[in-house]
Amino acid sequence: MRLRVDGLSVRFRIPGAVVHAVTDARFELPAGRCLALVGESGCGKSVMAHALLGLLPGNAAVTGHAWLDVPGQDPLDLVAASEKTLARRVRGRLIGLVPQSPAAHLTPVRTARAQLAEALRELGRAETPDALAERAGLRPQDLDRYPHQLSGGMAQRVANALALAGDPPLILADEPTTGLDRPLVDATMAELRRLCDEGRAVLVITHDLRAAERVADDIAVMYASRVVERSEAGAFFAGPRHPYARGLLDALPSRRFVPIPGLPPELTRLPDGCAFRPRCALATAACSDLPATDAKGVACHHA
Ligand SMILES: Nc1ncnc2c1ncn2[C@@H]1O[C@H](COP(=O)(O)OP(=O)(O)OP(=O)(O)O)[C@@H](O)[C@H]1O
Repeated sequence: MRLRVDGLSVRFRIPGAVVHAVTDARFELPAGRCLALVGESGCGKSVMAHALLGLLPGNAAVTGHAWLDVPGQDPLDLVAASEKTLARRVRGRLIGLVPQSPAAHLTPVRTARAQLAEALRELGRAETPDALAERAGLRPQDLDRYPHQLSGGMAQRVANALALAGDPPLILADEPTTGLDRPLVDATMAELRRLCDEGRAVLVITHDLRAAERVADDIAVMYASRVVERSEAGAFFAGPRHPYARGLLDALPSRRFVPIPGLPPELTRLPDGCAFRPRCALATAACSDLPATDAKGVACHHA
């Protein structure tokens, strides 16, 4: 299994303006690897995830390609796929979604077991809820609980179990650590790592670089709708090459704790050229031209 995102763009029409939410995204994610898509709030990470699942609202226009290569099947373009294909073949079966806040995602009036049983039934799977739960690190007795009786960690595992119900080769985790305390963040990342080590491809969307460092093999940094750096995780954390990526790392309390000056641009009014230019200490006249992505995966005139 391999995901190949090729020139993916998403625009939203809103009254009097167009939101450039994702622009010309390109990356690959093979089986057994974890890619963390990082960047500040509002840069387009979640929109990218929803575009892959065909879950964007009606005012969205998606262009480009997102190919899913599944062994023994023709490549499937998630952008061109019909709603019927996405519903029957993709969501839950080829791509499992770990949602942003698992507790809010679970139905409050039904036990965890009932919810897992329903997911398995809908996907036509013979596996029992108990066996599925075990795959997600839950004990059978945990399944008798209602969502409000689950700890944060258990709710996360139930959400993971739901994402795994159809045994999907690609897991998409959209800000899976929002609102969790540090030990739970670490536990969640360890779970995602385990899914990856089982041979699944895992795409984690997060603004938490420490969480990304725990789980990712590869990092893609988004700024103002564009992927501005793609690197292998070890090299990235040792020394990112894009000035924005360096700024993100320098802003961490565990590092220099120096915030990036200024604010990201509005996605309805993106400047020509490099969108990071107004905040970048290295900016020169060259930056009013859009930098191409170089062979090392960095889009910067001064990398
Ligand atoms: N339905 C919509 N109509 C118009 N604009 C939208 C719509 N959905 C999202 N956007 C805009 O797209 C941009 C990207 O949003 P997105 O949620 O992907 O950011 P993000 O990087 O995931 O941030 P966060 O971590 O806060 O979710 C934002 O400017 C957002 O306002």
